[in-house]
Amino acid sequence: MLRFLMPGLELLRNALGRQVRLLPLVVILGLASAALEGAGIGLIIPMLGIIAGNEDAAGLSGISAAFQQVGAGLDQSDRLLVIAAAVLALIILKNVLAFANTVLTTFIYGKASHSIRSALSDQLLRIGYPFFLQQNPGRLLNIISNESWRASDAIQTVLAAIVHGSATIILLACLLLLSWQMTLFVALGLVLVQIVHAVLSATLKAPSRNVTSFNSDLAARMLHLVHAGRLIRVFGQESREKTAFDAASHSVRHAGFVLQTRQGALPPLTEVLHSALFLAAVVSAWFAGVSFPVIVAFVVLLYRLQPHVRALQMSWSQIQGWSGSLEEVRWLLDSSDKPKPPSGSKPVKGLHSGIEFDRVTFRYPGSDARPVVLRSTTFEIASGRSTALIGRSGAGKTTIVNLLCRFVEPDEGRILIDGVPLDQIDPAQWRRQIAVASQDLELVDGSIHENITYGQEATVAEVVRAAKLAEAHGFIEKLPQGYETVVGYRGASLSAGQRQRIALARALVRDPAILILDEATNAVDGLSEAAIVETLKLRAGRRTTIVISHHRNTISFCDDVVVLGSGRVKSQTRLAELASLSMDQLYEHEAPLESQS
Ligand SMILES: Nc1ncnc2c1ncn2[C@@H]1O[C@H](COP(=O)(O)OP(=O)(O)OP(=O)(O)O)[C@@H](O)[C@H]1O
Repeated sequence: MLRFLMPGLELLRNALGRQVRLLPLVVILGLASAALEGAGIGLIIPMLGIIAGNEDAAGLSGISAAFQQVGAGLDQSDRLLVIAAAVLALIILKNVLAFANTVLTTFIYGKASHSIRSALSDQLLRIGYPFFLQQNPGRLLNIISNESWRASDAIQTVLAAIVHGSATIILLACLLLLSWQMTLFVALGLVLVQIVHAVLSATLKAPSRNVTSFNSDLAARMLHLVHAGRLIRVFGQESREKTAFDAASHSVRHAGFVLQTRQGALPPLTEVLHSALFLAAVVSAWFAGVSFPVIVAFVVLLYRLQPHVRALQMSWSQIQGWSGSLEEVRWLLDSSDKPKPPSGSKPVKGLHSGIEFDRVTFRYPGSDARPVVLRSTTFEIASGRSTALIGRSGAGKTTIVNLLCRFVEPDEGRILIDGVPLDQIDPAQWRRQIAVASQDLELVDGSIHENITYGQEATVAEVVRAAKLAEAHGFIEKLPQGYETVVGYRGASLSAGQRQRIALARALVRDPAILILDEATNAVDGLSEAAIVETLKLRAGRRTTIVISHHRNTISFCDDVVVLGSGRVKSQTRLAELASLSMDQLYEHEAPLESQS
């Protein structure tokens, strides 16, 4: 029931984590400060009695009569001063406790919001890679940058609601002690107001989901403007992009306006209803003959109660208004409907005999109509040799790299590493055996040194050696800051060829058992590429290298070649046997499996 009433309750519970233990303290501090406030207000009764010259306890009962007796032995002026001092002391103490509660709730809020952000980053790092192939990056960006903050705000609102709820309970108890009849009247009225409020709050859920959904679209547009800056300018699409962006922004504005106006109607409405209720309570008390000091104390208590009740109701409507955000954050944190990360526990160290693709069939996750990329594909990559993986664009070469790195898993068939199925091998250990240099793998926003050592501790000498092997040392040395040059977002301050050479150095510094080059040098000039090919030859016989390229020169040093086409292996042989063939002829080369050496 509670889960139905409060979307994201489970999320809030998880975010609070160990801080849940502090919630009783929040309640106790809230109750204590409200009790002190109630006592202070109760002391108004004898003060008014003294001021009005009416110290008779007749007509008073229960707590009112008890308050009337405070300082009974003292003379008039001393008694007034003592009671006034007591009221001031109670007010000071109440505010000290209220401040302590603010510090405590701020502490809990900070911890809980950190825990939400940390859980989101943890989930994004752990989740199976196919998730990123299917999801809209704008949605993910929106959850991390917007919705997570709203989820944090919801926690703050819940904490504030606990404090206001405690105050409401105590002040209602004080009212009850003053006059149970008037309190019953007020309590029933408050229940009716709450029902009206809850019905209206429930209408906030749909606009809240709209805001979330339009925010995701807007975040996607923002990402597009940032990433496609060159494309947009080259094709002169500024005005079209502006129109599309403004439309997305307008949708967010409109959805936000609908949500906020509905939310905004609730406070004035409840204030009017509360005022009418409280006035009705006071008028009825007068007709019922309740004494003047009690009515005044009751009115002051009601006056103090009203903001707490209103804050409670506002908390309720705010949480309804954030239900879309809470649902989004909860969706991302929920692992049950997300691709699992690769599993396996068998240890692996190096590559001894080789890699075997055994009748591997694969389609990318998505709709049922997705095409088969690899169809019962069988080939071998021998250890210590260099294998060229070639085929026309879209043949499935990068997909093979994705399968080898276990970003995706085969639908059918097996990949064997030295005879052991890859899905039984510890994925983290396996990835440590591999280094990939690819046109798709970006540089990180840091120095050249940080980029080369990303994922691998290395001495300065090792970094320089890797940079020399990748033909990068020459241009790095000429930069004013050398290896400390900051490359900018995705290496924006470097040329494409320079970026590729740094990415290659990053792969080489690992000195991996298996080096995968996926179009890793296609932007490098011919001379540099020739030198890189010489470097790669040095690995021959020692380490395994897989080279994907459309350039004949780049694969020239390879021992073996696997030709892919139409989702299958067309040929696997020694490259030397096809030395006379051009790249186009290689793409068309077919050899029945049994004749492949
Ligand atoms: N994330 C993805 N989701 C769905 N289909 C994909 C995805 N990535 C690639 N494909 C499809 O898989 C097929 C093989 O793509 P892949 O990138 O492996 O080809 P490739 O041989 O490396 O091509 P190229 O030489 O152009 O880099 C293509 O038809 C492509 O459309």
